[in-house]
Amino acid sequence: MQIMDTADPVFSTAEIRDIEQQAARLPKPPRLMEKAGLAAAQVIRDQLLKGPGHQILVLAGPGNNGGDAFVVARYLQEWGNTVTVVFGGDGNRVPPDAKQALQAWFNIGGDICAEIPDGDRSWDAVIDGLFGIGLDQSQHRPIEGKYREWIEAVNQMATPIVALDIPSGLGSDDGCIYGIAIHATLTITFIGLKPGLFTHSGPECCGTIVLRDLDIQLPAPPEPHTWLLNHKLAQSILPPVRRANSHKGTFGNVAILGGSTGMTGAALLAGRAALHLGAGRVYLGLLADNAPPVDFSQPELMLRPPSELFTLAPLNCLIVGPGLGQSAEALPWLEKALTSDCTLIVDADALNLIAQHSPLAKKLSQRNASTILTPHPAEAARLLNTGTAAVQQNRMNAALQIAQQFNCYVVLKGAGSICCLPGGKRYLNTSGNPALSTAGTGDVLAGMMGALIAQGLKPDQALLLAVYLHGAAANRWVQQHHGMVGMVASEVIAEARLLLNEWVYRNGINGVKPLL
Ligand SMILES: NC(=O)C1=CN([C@@H]2O[C@H](COP(=O)(O)OP(=O)(O)OC[C@H]3O[C@@H](n4cnc5c(N)ncnc54)[C@H](O)[C@@H]3O)[C@@H](O)[C@H]2O)[C@@H](O)CC1
Ligand SMILES: [K+]
Repeated sequence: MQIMDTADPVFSTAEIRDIEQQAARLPKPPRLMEKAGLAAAQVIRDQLLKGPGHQILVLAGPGNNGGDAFVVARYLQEWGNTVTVVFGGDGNRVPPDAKQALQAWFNIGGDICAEIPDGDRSWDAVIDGLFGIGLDQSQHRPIEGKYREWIEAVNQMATPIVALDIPSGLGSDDGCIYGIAIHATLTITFIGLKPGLFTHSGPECCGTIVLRDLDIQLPAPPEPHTWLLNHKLAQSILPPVRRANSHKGTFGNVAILGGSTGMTGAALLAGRAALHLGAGRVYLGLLADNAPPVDFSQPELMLRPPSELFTLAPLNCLIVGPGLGQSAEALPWLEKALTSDCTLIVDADALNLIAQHSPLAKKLSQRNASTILTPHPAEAARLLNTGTAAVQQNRMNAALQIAQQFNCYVVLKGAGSICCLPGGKRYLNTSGNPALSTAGTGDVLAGMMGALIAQGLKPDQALLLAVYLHGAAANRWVQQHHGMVGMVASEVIAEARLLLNEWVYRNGINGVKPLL
């Protein structure tokens, strides 16, 4: 099983610029702005307007994103709509392509306004062409003045907003909001997908994302380093259907080390997730003084003193951290876990302890077997010795730094989770929703990952599939409950089990024969 090589690539702003520049050097350079504007106008016509006669408001900014907007305005006007263009730049100072596009708009009798027209005018759609990938992300310069006012005004309208390339104000590399950002219904992005569309504030600002690659044929296109973790990719890394001739040993052993006093629930949740996602045997080593000898509502879990975990038959995966706490008592157990020779998942307080104790960090980076780290942004910040805001300002980079610093597989959790492999390949998750923002969902994710490793998936496959499945399970719950309030972590386990079965057995369940 290989992670598919037809996964959807995601490109940084620098890589998109490289593609644009290479295209400009081709013997017959494509007219990219014209192509982008036409492609966007077609999507708007076919997917949103569904016919002529509409009132359209187009916001055009001072750069080439504004140029795209002039092209869209021209096509929508020619196709029988009434288009009002509000332009924020200086016609003499716009870049050459945008200047041509503005002229072409004038040539069909188009006009420009300096402000959004007042009054009771209602619009059928707003087109956002204020800022694209040229938004200044290096200086964290916020959008101010009239652009800010315009974005505020259109965000308050109950009108569909279509963002060209990326919602204005959203950083294409980091998904940060630079002062204010368009909240789009539809984002039509050009040339390639950008990380900012999928992480941090991206999912909130973009609405539905449509890619128009503009069919650029380059002799040496840039090698992608980042891909989308979507349904298509997840389906390529499923465990196989179960062989008839199997037993519990076939599906592996998972052990979980954690569950200090007051936090046993976290380890139990991870254990239940591992069990329900298909691990053959699940052991828990609970640190709590008053640890229960059995989980009466899940008696299949084998509760042992922590020391016994290390004397068990070969483990396929050890999960350390759920409910571990940060006490002095937890330290030697974590140290022991770090020297284990099976795949290790390090979660929650185990990450915090590693951040505080450099000998542990050293042990982690020197491990021979694979390790998966599952930090949320605050845990990532501790590992990198920085603040949570700094991590969130550049999530892509934070995930990469952790993977490189500790030579590990990493998932940086939060909206648009980022998975990073030790070699630096990154995957942006597209599943999940805010219903997951509740205690215990991280423990469940760790348990799910452990189960997939126990069933034979490699660490990269288990990481990606568990992250996608976890989000997809929450999405399914939200659909069934008509909202995002009140999902609990245990429910994620149930939904994930259902989905995994549906995916693995989508071609039917062979081997279960009708009674003779
Ligand atoms: N260059 C090309 O070949 C193509 C570019 N295209 C479009 O062009 C866009 C990129 O164009 P540009 O590089 O001109 O950049 P943008 O049009 O995205 O923005 C650049 C302008 O915004 C200003 N600016 C940046 N940050 C600001 C802030 N915080 N507040 C106020 N003003 C700010 C800059 O001074 C500059 O005038 C893409 O996103 C895409 O929409 C497409 O037409 C496809 C082809
Ligand atoms: K835009």
